[in-house]
Amino acid sequence: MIVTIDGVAASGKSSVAARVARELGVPFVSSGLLYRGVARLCLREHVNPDDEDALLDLVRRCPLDLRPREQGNEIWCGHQDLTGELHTHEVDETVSHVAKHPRLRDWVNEQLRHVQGSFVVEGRDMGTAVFPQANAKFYLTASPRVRAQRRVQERDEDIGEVEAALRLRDEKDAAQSAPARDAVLIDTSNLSLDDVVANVLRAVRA
Ligand SMILES: Nc1ncnc2c1ncn2[C@@H]1O[C@H](COP(=O)(O)OP(=O)(O)O)[C@@H](O)[C@H]1O
Ligand SMILES: Nc1ccn([C@H]2C[C@H](O)[C@@H](COP(=O)(O)OP(=O)(O)O)O2)c(=O)n1
Repeated sequence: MIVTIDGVAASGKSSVAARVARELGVPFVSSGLLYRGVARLCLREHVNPDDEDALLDLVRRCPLDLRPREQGNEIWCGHQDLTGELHTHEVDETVSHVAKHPRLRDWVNEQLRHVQGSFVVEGRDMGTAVFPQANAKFYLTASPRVRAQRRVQERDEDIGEVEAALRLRDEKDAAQSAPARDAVLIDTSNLSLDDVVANVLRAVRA
C-alpha cells in the first residue's frame, strides 16, 4: 500500500505523514529532504543552483542517500549525516531553484521509486508524477498566515517575513504542486494535527 501526502510548505505534510505511517506500521518518506540535501550541497560546494548540469554532476560526485526512519528521515552524503542542516533559511532560499530542474527531478524520483513495500510518502508531486498508482492520496493546504504561525513556532524569525517567504516559495514551487485529481483535499488551517491525522486514517481505512 502507498499513501501520498502532498501539499504546500508548513501545511503539515511531514508531521501527518509520520503519525499516519506510525499508526499503519509502515515507513514514511520525505521527498523534500532530497531536494533540501541537494540545496545544502550547493551551498557547501558553491554550486550555482540554477545550473542543472552542475547539479547533476554534484549528485554524481556526492550521491545522497535518503534513509526512512521511524523517528524521521535521514539524508546522508557518503559517511556524513546532513539531516540536521536541511531546515535553514539558506536552504529554504536555495531549494526552489534546485527543484525547478526537470532532470534533477527525474533523479530524485528515481531515488524514490527504489522504496519497496508499503509506505507513506510526502512532498508536492507524489500523487501525480511519482506514485500515481497510490492507494490513497491527500493534499494538505492552510492559509499562509497559519502556516507562518506554525513555522515561527519552530524558528525564531519575524512572522511577516516568514509569511512572505512562504508565499514566494508557493509561487516558485507551483509548477510541481498541483493536487492529484483523485486526492482528498484537506485545509488544515483550523484543524488540529490530531484531527488531520484522524481524517487521513479514516479515509485510508475506509
Ligand atoms: N494541523 C496542525 N495544527 C497545528 N500545528 C500543525 C498542524 N500540522 C502541522 N503542524 C505543525 O506545524 C509545523 C510544520 O509542520 P510540518 O509537518 O513540518 O509541515 P510541512 O511538512 O508541510 O512543511 C510543525 O511544527 C507541526 O508540528
Ligand atoms: N516532491 C517534492 C518535494 C519538495 N519539493 C520542493 C518544494 C520545496 O520548496 C522544497 C522543500 O520541500 P519540503 O517538503 O522539504 O519542505 P516544505 O514542506 O516546503 O517546508 O522542495 C518539490 O519540488 N517536490
